[in-house]
Amino acid sequence: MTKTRLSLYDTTLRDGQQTQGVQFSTEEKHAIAQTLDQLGVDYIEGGWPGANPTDSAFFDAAPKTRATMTAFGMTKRAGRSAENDDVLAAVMNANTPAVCLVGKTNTFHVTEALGITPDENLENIRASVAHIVAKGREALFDAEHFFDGYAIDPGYATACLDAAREAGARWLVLCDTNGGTLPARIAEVVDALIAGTAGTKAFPGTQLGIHTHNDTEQAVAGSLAAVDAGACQIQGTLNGLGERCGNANLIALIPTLLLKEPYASRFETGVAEDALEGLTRASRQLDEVLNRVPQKQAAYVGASAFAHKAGLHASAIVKNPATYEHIDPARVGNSRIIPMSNQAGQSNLRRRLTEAGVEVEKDNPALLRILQVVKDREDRGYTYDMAQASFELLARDELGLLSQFFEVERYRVISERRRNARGQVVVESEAVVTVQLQDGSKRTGYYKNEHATDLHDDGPVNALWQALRADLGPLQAAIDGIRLTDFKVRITNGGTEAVTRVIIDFEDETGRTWSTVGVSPNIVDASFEALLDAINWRLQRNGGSA
Ligand SMILES: CC(=O)SCCNC(=O)CCNC(=O)[C@H](O)C(C)(C)COP(=O)(O)OP(=O)(O)OC[C@H]1O[C@@H](n2cnc3c(N)ncnc32)[C@H](O)[C@@H]1OP(=O)(O)O
Ligand SMILES: CC(=O)C(=O)O
Repeated sequence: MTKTRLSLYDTTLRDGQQTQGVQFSTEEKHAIAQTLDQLGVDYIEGGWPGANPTDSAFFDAAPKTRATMTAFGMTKRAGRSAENDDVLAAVMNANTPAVCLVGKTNTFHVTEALGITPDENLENIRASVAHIVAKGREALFDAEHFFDGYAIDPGYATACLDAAREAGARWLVLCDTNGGTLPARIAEVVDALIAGTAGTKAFPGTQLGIHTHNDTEQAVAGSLAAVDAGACQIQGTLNGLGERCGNANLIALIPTLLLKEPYASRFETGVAEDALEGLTRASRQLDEVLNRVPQKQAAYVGASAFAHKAGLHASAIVKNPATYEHIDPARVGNSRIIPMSNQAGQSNLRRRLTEAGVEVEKDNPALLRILQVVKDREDRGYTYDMAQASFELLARDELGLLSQFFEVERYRVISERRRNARGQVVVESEAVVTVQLQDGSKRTGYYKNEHATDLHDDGPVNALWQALRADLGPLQAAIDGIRLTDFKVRITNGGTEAVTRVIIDFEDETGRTWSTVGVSPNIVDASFEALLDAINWRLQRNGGSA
């Protein structure tokens, strides 16, 4: 059977940025675009050029992608030509090969929101799309509020689609803008459009796209319903980011289309099998950018998506993973977790330790202890998914393989905000750390950014880091090249109390990277724990020498 090609259109950088609390920097947009390109989507909607400086800067140096880079905008306003509409001009000036314009298709919105006549709106759609096509670009038309408009006046909603089609739009994208249309209704409307029973001419499925919102938690189901009925483009976002409750989640849709029937047999997409293995990484990368905790129960890519906790599940999984898994987690770059206190949990743990260069024989009682410590600590707010170095230290400790290179006797950190003699606000931090080395000698490291030309220093955590690494005597050479590359803070639950969790990423002069975690009600102390783990991990790995 010949497969139908489905087009995947990503709008993470535009509709995703309409999520409350999300504001990508230009650099972040570039990184996300690269990830999307590697994944194999067909279109990347980079934003709305001219609407804000970040989006404009993104298009000023748009990344070279295999996917078609697309600028988003709206149809021209009434009373001016497409050539003279400044908002449309900014969109066109981004010089992207494709342009997607949102336009009204619901008479209620035409009269209420735009305050123009339905005919004027039809002309705005027609002229705007024709303008894009005349400039040699591919035109997409996002039919805003299409399903609601269709319910009120199907003739007018389809006339809007027709105006865009007549003007040369490649894709007519049916938007469930308010997210209230259920999948069965979406299928019914798409069916009618393709069959030509909707009041006007028939629209081929190869020209129809679907853009759903998740206001009833059915954006993915709505997209699949449209595809079932014949639509050939799906618009969505990574992790379902988007206005209000979000958009259709491509991270759930892509593996469904590739791995599940009837989609796998009927359709093909631009996502290759090996790119699918990058899906979990792509999802986590976005969470990293947003400083969000990855949603554990996210379909396919969540840390719990293939976690088998119940005893019956875990024991069967060891015999054959297919017993409790709908797909092999490796296909989407995820992995199986069998948590805690059973034989399978130990196998899992031994694998993690081997990766860290620590070989432990089967049935070593320390394995159970490590599992218990991990469980207790995670209950107190720690997380070891992202802090492999701290996990390794914990495991080494339980196994009696942890070398004690030094002990911290005390630290002290002061941050001060004051006015200097010129009346300017100055913020300064200083820290002192005293350690005892193995030979009993004491060392004290001190740091204050005395030579700062700026009026604000890098804060108490940086001062502590500099003081901790300022004087470790003979151990100094082993830690000199360590650099702190990222610092993430989160308030989380430790038992019944809110605590601060800090995760810090490090890199050394060889490019090796590692991450550590610290937890405390006190943010400075949580940070100190993570800093200390970083130095200890490096010393364990290097045996205390450079
Ligand atoms: C369904 C969606 O998600 S569509 C995407 C929505 N995204 C955004 O709005 C984010 C980016 N938007 C912006 O930065 C701004 O709204 C801009 C720069 C585009 C426009 O800003 P402003 O000129 O200040 O207009 P403002 O945002 O107040 O209002 C939008 C105007 O566009 C008009 N408009 C809205 N949709 C359309 C359309 N499809 N075609 C033509 N005009 C439209 C409105 O009637 C309103 O005009 P009015 O000011 O004469 O009443
Ligand atoms: C265009 C768009 O984002 C919507 O109608 O939801």
